[in-house]
Amino acid sequence: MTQQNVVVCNTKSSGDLSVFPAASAAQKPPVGGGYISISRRPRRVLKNLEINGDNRINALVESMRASSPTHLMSTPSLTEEHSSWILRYPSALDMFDEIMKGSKGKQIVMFLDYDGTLSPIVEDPDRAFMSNSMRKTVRKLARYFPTAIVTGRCKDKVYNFVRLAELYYAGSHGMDIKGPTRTSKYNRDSNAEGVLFQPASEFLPMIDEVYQQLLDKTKSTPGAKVENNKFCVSVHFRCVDEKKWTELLHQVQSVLKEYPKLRLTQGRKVVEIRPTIKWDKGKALEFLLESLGFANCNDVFPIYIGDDRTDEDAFKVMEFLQRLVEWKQVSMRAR
Ligand SMILES: O=P(O)(O)OC[C@H]1O[C@H](O[C@H]2O[C@H](CO)[C@@H](O)[C@H](O)[C@H]2O)[C@H](O)[C@@H](O)[C@@H]1O
Repeated sequence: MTQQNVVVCNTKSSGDLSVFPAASAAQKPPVGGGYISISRRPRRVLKNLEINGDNRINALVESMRASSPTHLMSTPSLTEEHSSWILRYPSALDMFDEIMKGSKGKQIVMFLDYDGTLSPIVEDPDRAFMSNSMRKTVRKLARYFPTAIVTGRCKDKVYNFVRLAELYYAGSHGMDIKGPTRTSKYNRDSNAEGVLFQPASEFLPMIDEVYQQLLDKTKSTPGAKVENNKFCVSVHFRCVDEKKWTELLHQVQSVLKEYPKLRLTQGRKVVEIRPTIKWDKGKALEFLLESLGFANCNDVFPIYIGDDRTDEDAFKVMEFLQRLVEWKQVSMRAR
């Protein structure tokens, strides 16, 4: 995977403890199992991303700055915060043996985020290519375990990057799910090829409309990029001068205020506009496990690897981190 800190998350509590520990267990876990979250740094919680008023915009700018700082290690207070976070939330790589033991006798199912996990973060979202060696690794993984890519990207776009027909793809934050087009030992007997799920299809015309408006509205901001991800739209801040971030958010706000059925979420130097339906990467993960025949099953061990704020939606449906923290405590006591 690309360069990150690695954290294993735990079922029943919440996901990426870099943001919120057990407190955010809004959803019930589908199954027991292990989930690996990859997180680069501690992030500040921004509870409500509804974009009304200047306070919200300021909070969003601040949160976005913290979520993808350019020179993290040169900021003393962040370094301190980061170290204390690393101490509290252990690395999955250090706990590899425990994870292997935990997965014994269970079917591992792999869920992989794309940007920042399989591909490096780059300035141009259209050029976030995955390396051949990463492709080889994912291909190998899929030979052993059912494997899904779960991404905010449009499904077809991520497929063009990954180009592995044996995988499941959940694009648009899980709102566009498709099973493998090539059979493997894991989907030979199931109706996996039939898996196709688009819970937000009624929003397609609205998303297209908003995409066009955002293109128009943001064209005066140098470096701003609007990306149509089919069931959601991303507005990229990465190449915009930080001094212009507030202005750009005001532009987004001015479009979004006409669309109460859409909401705003935040990623790494990006805001994403998506339908208000109760569907996210976590729901996609549950849906895929169910499609694979693992609903309410104890002998499945799902692993989720992701690096971004929206991956926390998937981490929320798991309880593995707690176990990892316990393992860490035991191993520290033993020293
Ligand atoms: O769920 P993900 O697969 O992590 O997708 C989230 C967003 O990823 C992409 O943006 C991010 O990566 C870009 C390329 O490295 C980078 O330029 C950008 O700053 C990052 O936020 C994608 O372009 C977005 O549409 C996704 O929403």
